[in-house]
Amino acid sequence: MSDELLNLRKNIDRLDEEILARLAERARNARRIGEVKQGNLYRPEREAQVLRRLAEANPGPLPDEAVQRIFREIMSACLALEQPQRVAYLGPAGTFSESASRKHFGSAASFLPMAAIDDVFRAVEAGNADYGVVPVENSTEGVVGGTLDLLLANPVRICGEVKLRIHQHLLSRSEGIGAAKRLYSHMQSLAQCHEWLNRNLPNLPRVPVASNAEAARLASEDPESCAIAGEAAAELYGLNVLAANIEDDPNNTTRFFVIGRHDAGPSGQDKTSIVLSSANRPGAMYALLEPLARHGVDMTKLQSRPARSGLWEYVFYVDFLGHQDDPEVAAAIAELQERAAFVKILGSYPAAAI
Ligand SMILES: O=C(O)C(=O)C[C@]1(C(=O)O)C=C[C@@H](O)C=C1
Repeated sequence: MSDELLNLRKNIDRLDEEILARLAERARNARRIGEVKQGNLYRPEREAQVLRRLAEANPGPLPDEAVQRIFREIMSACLALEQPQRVAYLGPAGTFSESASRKHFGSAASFLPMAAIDDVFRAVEAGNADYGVVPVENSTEGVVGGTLDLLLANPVRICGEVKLRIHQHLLSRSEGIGAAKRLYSHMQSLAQCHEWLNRNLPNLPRVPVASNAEAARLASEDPESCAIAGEAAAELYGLNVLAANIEDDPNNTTRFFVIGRHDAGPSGQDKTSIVLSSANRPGAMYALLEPLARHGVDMTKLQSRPARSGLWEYVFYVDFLGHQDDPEVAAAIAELQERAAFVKILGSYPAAAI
């Protein structure tokens, strides 16, 4: 081994020891915070502030996202010393919902796969899980209507958002695609890889199944099958990646909400989600949203859904920047409450930090 290599490795050993000693000190502080803190131990607003501050202070050469992921894990381990969090998500294990849950809570939380989105809501409401992670929209497929309906009907609060880049891979137990007789995947993933499949595997029968993780499980049991799924499912079922990132849109992203039983405090870069209904007459929608514009509140999303109350009646899901405790947001919401037939504040939460 060259002298230079030896010296560099010696430096790294010394630095690792310094990092370890600092980590221990950080963990002792976090544990003490857990003892003196009143109420909820998990503080999404504080975690978002820590991650944003570190990205700003990052001197390189590590990219901001790498630094943030490392510190996400550090906070996850520190919080687990205070109290491990139980996080329910739309299962089975290996789905993108699980990846989103791990991205947000780090790997020291315990993760509980649920069979359906309403089971995630029920687990949180009943206290069988501290938090839940549910998909709300995909950049190519649009909104997840079931999640929006459950947010309206359920008392849980939105306390975070996660954005996950969705990368789809062609997976198999075999080393090559030659012997494959069928391809399993969730319908949405087949749609997201439609052009790639038409170009590369036009004659392979496509079989839709309940989830990508289920597709990977089936492919793991049969060398004549392959699957389209994400990296988590590939690892879980020990499959070979025959082709990586085969989604047609390279920016394919899914947005998830974190739901809980408590509100998140202001972090300085927040969003608020509300749902409201208006009278069915001309200009009613404009009248409802006008207070947002007047108070300088930036609307980021407007989505209508059929109200379950009557034919051709709608409720509107509105997202805007700011926290409900910010004065201009509070003033706009107060006016909306006077004008609308119905308003429910679904929650204020830190905008996704990673
Ligand atoms: O600041 C706190 O309240 C902490 O508990 C510490 C800490 C952290 O490790 O930085 C851990 C968990 C919380 O969710 C937020 C931050």
